[in-house]
Amino acid sequence: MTAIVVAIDGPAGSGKSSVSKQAARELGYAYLDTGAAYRALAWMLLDRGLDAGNPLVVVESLGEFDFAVGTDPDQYFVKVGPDDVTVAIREPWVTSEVRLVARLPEVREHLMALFRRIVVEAARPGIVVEGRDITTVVAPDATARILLTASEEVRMGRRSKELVDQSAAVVGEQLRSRDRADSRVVDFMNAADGVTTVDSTELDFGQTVSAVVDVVQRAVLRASHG
Ligand SMILES: Nc1ncnc2c1ncn2[C@@H]1O[C@H](COP(=O)(O)OP(=O)(O)OP(=O)(O)O)[C@@H](O)[C@H]1O
Ligand SMILES: Nc1ccn([C@@H]2O[C@H](COP(=O)(O)O)[C@@H](O)[C@H]2O)c(=O)n1
Repeated sequence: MTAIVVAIDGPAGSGKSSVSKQAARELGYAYLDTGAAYRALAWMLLDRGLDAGNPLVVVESLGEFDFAVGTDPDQYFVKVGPDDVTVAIREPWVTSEVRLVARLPEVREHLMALFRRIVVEAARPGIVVEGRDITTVVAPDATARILLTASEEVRMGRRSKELVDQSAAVVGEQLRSRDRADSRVVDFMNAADGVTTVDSTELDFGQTVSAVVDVVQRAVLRASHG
């Protein structure tokens, strides 16, 4: 049973995966990327030529969704059945469809149960879980709860640097439109009660990781003092 749970939410491009993974390494914790499960489900539907926009088809496919994710921050992988989809799920054709599966309550319930099982089974003293609804729905009782954010302009700039073959305008519109769609399902723009905001607009990567680790260490200390 994993004792310490660190919940991190935030908008697209706020640094959730990269910062959470590095913070997990520094803390000696496991790392769970929940967005990978939504992406992998969208990938499976598209790969099979199924209509991700049809809720009945999506819900029916959950029974066959054989998902596996690496929780060691140094051995990250994502698999659907025998297929390693670690890279494929980041492709733009998956990113643009994932909202279709993420909006369905049946999908969210199914994946939430899966995430909670992974958290319980992680073989480390703690686990950093990142996504959109971790601080509020998946792990509202987490030891540390963080909203990781940065201005839209800065997030777009960082994403643009990764996607050099796409124009900044296209990258920016994709990021905004994904946040708009996702915000209709869960609120990851505002910190819920008891959630600490880490705003990385003015911080470099290392400073952001340190800020997150600091919040976690303080929360762990508070929890150990009862
Ligand atoms: N504080 C920072 N300073 C500079 N670059 C950063 C910082 N935080 C994150 N980055 C960079 O920003 C980019 C986006 O980060 P990342 O992919 O981790 O975001 P994300 O929130 O997981 O995005 P998405 O939700 O779209 O998957 C990456 O290139 C990452 O290295
Ligand atoms: N807790 C979560 C995590 C993700 N989503 C949906 O998945 C998409 C991909 O997530 P990334 O973190 O990899 O960008 C995201 O746009 C959401 O649609 C979610 O709903 N809840």
